Amino acid sequence: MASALTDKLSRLVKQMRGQARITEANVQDMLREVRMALLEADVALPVVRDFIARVKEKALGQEVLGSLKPGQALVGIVNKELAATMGEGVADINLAAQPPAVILMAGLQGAGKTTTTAKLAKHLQEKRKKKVLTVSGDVYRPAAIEQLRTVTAQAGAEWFASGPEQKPREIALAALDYAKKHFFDVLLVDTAGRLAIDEVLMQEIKELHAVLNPVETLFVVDAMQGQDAVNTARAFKEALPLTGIVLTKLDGDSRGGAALSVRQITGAPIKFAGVSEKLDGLEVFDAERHAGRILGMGDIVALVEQVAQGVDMEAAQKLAAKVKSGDGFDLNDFLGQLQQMKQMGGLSSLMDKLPAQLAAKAGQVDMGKAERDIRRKEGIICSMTPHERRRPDIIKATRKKRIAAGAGVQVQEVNRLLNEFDQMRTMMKKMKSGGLMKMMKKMGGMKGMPGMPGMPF
Ligand SMILES: Nc1nc2c(ncn2[C@@H]2O[C@H](COP(=O)(O)OP(=O)(O)OP(=O)(O)O)[C@@H](O)[C@H]2O)c(=O)[nH]1
Repeated sequence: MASALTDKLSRLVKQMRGQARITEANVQDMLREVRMALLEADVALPVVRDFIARVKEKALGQEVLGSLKPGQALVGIVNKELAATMGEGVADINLAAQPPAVILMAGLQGAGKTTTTAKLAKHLQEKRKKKVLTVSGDVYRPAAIEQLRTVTAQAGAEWFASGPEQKPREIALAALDYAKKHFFDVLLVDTAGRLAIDEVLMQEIKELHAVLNPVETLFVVDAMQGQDAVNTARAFKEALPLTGIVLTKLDGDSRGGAALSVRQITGAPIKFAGVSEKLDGLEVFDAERHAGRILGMGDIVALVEQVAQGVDMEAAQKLAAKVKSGDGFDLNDFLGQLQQMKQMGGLSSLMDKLPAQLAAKAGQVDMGKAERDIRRKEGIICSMTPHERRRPDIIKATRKKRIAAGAGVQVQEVNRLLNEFDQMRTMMKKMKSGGLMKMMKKMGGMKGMPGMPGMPF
């Protein structure tokens, strides 16, 4: 689905080539695709309408400067507006209150409140060095109280006992009193959830809010909830002065459109994202990255530009011609490719701009290690004489030792590089004419974009 959208947008970007500004006529098709993308990402319809209207207003008549085409500029506007709507920058937990700072967790059953409570306890203890107490106000399900006890212990925080025979208000007051007497910095209050919004539940949580006077009232919402997120968010907003949102289960398949809906309906900032069931699976919400996820295409404009600037297409063409004419591919070419990768801003910076789905795949690769590997390879080649670079087959064992010492690596690494180079040269010799450029384009990975140089490993 995401790549289909990317293809469509790339096609439209091409169609809009040569037009100097965004106009009513050329923007229609593009906005239709964006609208579809948002609906497919499960953003609620009224929110989509509103959003599209805002983007249109911002885009119309805008001059398209520099090398950007109107289509690319529009994608940029959409991305920016999405990120702005979901809240720019980061918003950590506010603890500015007379201790204990109370944090009230609200949300439907199964949204991930209990898990998030423990994740927050861990975050506040480890990152902000706070002494944290948790308590469950869920008097309807003893299992929920037990669950909080278990996960709180895993988080290394303290849990305050409560029981199904108590009233939530009683529990809250007792926990508050205990937290004060024992000098806790933070009291995290987990609450009962229901499968759907329920008047009794809303009354109860309102009462808890009044008793506790929390500094943060966090609305926990499942990113997979889709269109329903709007109704849930509206009901909680009407009942409580929400101060923040935690979007859970972002590690799932959903494109996370709920973020946009919930943010727009409640007006509260999205503070955290839950990205796994584990207690360290809590991240500070990154609106820009999430905008890319919703559109399913990463920061394509930036990627297009970065790649276009970094790749010396002329050098790539020369290389292709060389292979084609049978002149051979030597270690200087190999070095050139390594340097081009560096020019493009490094692997990790490219990674940040990939569409979510691709980034997840690429994320399995250790980028830091890959970058160090590139630097080591560069060091080895630079320790060789120009003649050795052209004819690596003449390098004898004694020279290998010297080269390794010059690059500050083990001899095995020199051997590994020479083997890799050998394999690559064999592969290139086999390639039919024009194959290299095709391969480069393929490795660029996205239609409508200039190809990236073939990665030499
Ligand atoms: N993959 C993933 N699973 C999560 C995340 N957060 C919570 N879960 C899972 O979602 C399920 C429900 O989470 P709970 O924390 O029990 O939800 P709750 O809102 O407290 O539910 P009640 O206690 O029943 O009201 C559990 O299986 C969690 O492990 C997340 O960020 N990612």
